Amino acid sequence: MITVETTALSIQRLTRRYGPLTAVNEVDLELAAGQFMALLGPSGCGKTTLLRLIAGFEQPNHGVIMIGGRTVVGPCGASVPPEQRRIGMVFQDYALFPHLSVAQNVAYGLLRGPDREKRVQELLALVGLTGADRRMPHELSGGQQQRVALARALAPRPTLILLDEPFSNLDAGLRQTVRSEVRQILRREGATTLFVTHDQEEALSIADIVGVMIDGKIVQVAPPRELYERPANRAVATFVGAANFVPAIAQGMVAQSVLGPLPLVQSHFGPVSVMIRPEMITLTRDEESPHRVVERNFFGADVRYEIVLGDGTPLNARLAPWHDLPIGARVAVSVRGPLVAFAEPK
Ligand SMILES: Nc1ncnc2c1ncn2[C@@H]1O[C@H](COP(=O)(O)OP(=O)(O)OP(=O)(O)O)[C@@H](O)[C@H]1O
Repeated sequence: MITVETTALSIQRLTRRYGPLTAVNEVDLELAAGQFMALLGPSGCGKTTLLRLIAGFEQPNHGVIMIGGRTVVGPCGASVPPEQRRIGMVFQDYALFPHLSVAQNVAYGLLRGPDREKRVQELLALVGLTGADRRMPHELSGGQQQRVALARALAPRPTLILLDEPFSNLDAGLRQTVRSEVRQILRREGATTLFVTHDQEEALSIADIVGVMIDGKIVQVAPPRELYERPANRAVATFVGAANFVPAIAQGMVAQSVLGPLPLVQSHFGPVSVMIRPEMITLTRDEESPHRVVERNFFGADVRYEIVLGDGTPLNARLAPWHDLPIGARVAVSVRGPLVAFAEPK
């Protein structure tokens, strides 16, 4: 079988400035048809601005945006209006029309005709709301409203779905269920999705691919596991999960540190910071060890230990709850490698 991968979204050198501030800085981004990409970054890094540029609610200073192979923002500033970009959007606040029923909300973007009712029923079935046609938005729970908003966005079969922090108004328990439901619905519909979030766990758990944005720039695009295990730099490493950095001197594939020789994933020479995720660490009681436990916090599923290494470097470890090391205990530290290292300026 031959599969042809088409590009649903292609962005080149996209830039948006607000006075002296560059909110989106020379961004290049590609999204293949059917992919689900999370755009992850700290508050104020430019995620929403990027989404608004793609949707056409903002105009860039320069750059090119192509959606489904069609140029919607051209190199000379020519711009296709939002309603002609074949985009579906779901925002944080659901934004359903309060005076329209569920079915009317879903039908909103569809042309009148014999297929309209059929498509509405198809979408209601897809989002698990068959029979809710006549209900009004205020009669629905937050999760149900979010599913109606998604059905409405998907109804006209857009080339691209944009989701801006769609789960942030839901409480923690509901949030997990709704996001996995939404993910399944989008997968069944084969929709191409760009999903903005500042929640790294959310991005890692539901996306096919994650783009990390920091200070207006996309700094890394990778599948979740690769992003977590091989972050491109220290900023990504600390934003995507917790990370310890242990100073060491690299000699090829091994770095010498206060923890002894540490195996590396890639050859380095000279001063480096070795990244160690808290769950890669094992601690065992050892009265001769120079490393000691200075704090511990019980979380139920695991326990977080704060260690001070012999040279004063702090280290966080997360261990299964049956480990019971008291504050003050001397511990031997072993680390599951190989590990990523970042060169330190000399
Ligand atoms: N209309 C505007 N005028 C001036 N500055 C703006 C405007 N819109 C956004 N900014 C600034 O651009 C930067 C990026 O904002 P943006 O809303 O895109 O970030 P974000 O990553 O989506 O943040 P959050 O997660 O908090 O929503 C911020 O410093 C913001 O203050």
